[in-house]
Amino acid sequence: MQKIDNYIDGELVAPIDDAYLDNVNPATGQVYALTPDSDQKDVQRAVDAAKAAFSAWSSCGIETRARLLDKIADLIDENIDILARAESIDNGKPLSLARNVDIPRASANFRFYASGIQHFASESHYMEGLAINYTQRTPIGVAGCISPWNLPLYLFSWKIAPALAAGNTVVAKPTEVAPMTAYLLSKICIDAGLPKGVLNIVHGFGHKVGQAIVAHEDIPVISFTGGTETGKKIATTAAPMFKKMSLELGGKNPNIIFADCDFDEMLKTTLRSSFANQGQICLCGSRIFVERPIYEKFKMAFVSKVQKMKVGDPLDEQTRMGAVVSETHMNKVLGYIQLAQQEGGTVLAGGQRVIVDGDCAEGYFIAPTVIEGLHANCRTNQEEIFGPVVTMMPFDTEDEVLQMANATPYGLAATVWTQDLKRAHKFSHQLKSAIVWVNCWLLRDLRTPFGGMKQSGMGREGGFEALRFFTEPQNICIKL
Ligand SMILES: NC(=O)C1=CN([C@@H]2O[C@H](COP(=O)(O)OP(=O)(O)OC[C@H]3O[C@@H](n4cnc5c(N)ncnc54)[C@H](O)[C@@H]3O)[C@@H](O)[C@H]2O)C=CC1
Ligand SMILES: O=C(O)/C=C/C=C(\O)C(=O)O
Repeated sequence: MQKIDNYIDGELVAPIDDAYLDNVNPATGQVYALTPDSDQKDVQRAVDAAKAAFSAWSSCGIETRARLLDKIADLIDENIDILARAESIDNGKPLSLARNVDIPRASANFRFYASGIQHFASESHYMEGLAINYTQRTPIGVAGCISPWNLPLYLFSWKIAPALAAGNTVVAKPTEVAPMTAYLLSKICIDAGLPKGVLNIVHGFGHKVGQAIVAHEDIPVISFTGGTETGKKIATTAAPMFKKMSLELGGKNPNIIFADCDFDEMLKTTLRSSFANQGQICLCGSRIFVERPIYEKFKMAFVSKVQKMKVGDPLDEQTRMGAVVSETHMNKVLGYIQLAQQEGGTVLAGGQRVIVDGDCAEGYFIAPTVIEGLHANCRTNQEEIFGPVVTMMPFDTEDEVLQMANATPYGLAATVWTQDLKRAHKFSHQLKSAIVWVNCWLLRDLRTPFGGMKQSGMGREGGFEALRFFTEPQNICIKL
């Protein structure tokens, strides 16, 4: 069986204790590879390598760093079919999604920051006739990057690329649930000629490898994407050590549909914002609020389309919905569907596990599920389900829907559908969401600040925000 290696000091190496975890294909339920079950000792090796590499990497010049990041992006593009297939098998997502979204975005992340670092400028502040201040931004040191399973290579590279571009060296931990493309990336980095120790990838559990990274005294900066509960644990360890932290956490995002929207465009996009990647994107619009005059029309049209969505083998080109990432996660999502019914909800579509014929008979498939009749404050409407489950609620006024939309502990993303420009501006501004999409969803411009308010996170990634995060500002004041 294939064994994944750690990538430390430029080499592919087995974990020190030679211990491994099963890597399961969620579409078949079968173990198909082994992942290192690394621990603190492997993290220490990675930190030693990253520290040794820092001086040369941070001073080699931005053109050299940019050239290497571009080379990595080129190699990702050249290997798109291998990477997309690996991502689909490892995660359960449709192959078409991996090929059209995940892998192109991974190469775009490297290319974007190869260019971004060359346009990143320091500020200067002139004190009339008295002094000039300039702010230098220098790389911090060894950065810790920890990423989740829902968009494995997409989010892993979204952290690593700006950290490296800014001149840091990196100790990174991909998800243990879908680690294969991070492993393939380590081979790509070797082929690209990335100097040894600049990027180190340590595989394994969060409570072992992740915790060892977060607690390590020589890693002063941590970038994490994942669940809010894990974010709290990380902050508990890192805050007393005064580490810089960027936490991109969960969401319970409202999708607010006004009666004056472009109905067809809204319907098409709402299918995507509800169920893309089996609903396992922190930005999915899991609470759908529909203005009462079009509630019944929307319900009929939406449910009919959802019932036609093909759930099946992720490697089949026709598949729109693949498997959810693991058996544990499937059971969690099914548990929420049960809870919704106990809370008084009516299941309009889906609501159960799907058994797919053939090789996928043991896979973790859930029918896309639509539920109505729930109160906005119930647990189903307050907690992140992170699966193919949405709820629908009617509303009558802007004030009412604004109150419901904002009434969760989360504040990540919102979508608003209206053709009234004035309302679009005013209403968006009042939403307690760090990202608002009007008449679209997941339309990404990598230059924009990305992150969450409230329990959806701390700090922002994307564009120059990430380069600011991964550098230390120093102000130098020169008296004239
Ligand atoms: N971006 C998002 O919004 C995501 C949200 N989630 C939510 O979180 C729930 C739990 O999913 P999990 O797979 O458990 O995600 P998680 O948040 O535990 O995992 C994310 C990453 O953090 C690592 N990790 C776990 N514990 C850690 C610790 N103590 N210290 C450092 N790193 C640690 C994991 O190994 C993984 O690489 C999901 O059901 C979903 O609701 C999960 C993944 C992504
Ligand atoms: O940067 C993006 O386009 C998407 C990010 C998505 C997540 O962070 C997530 O689902 O966890």
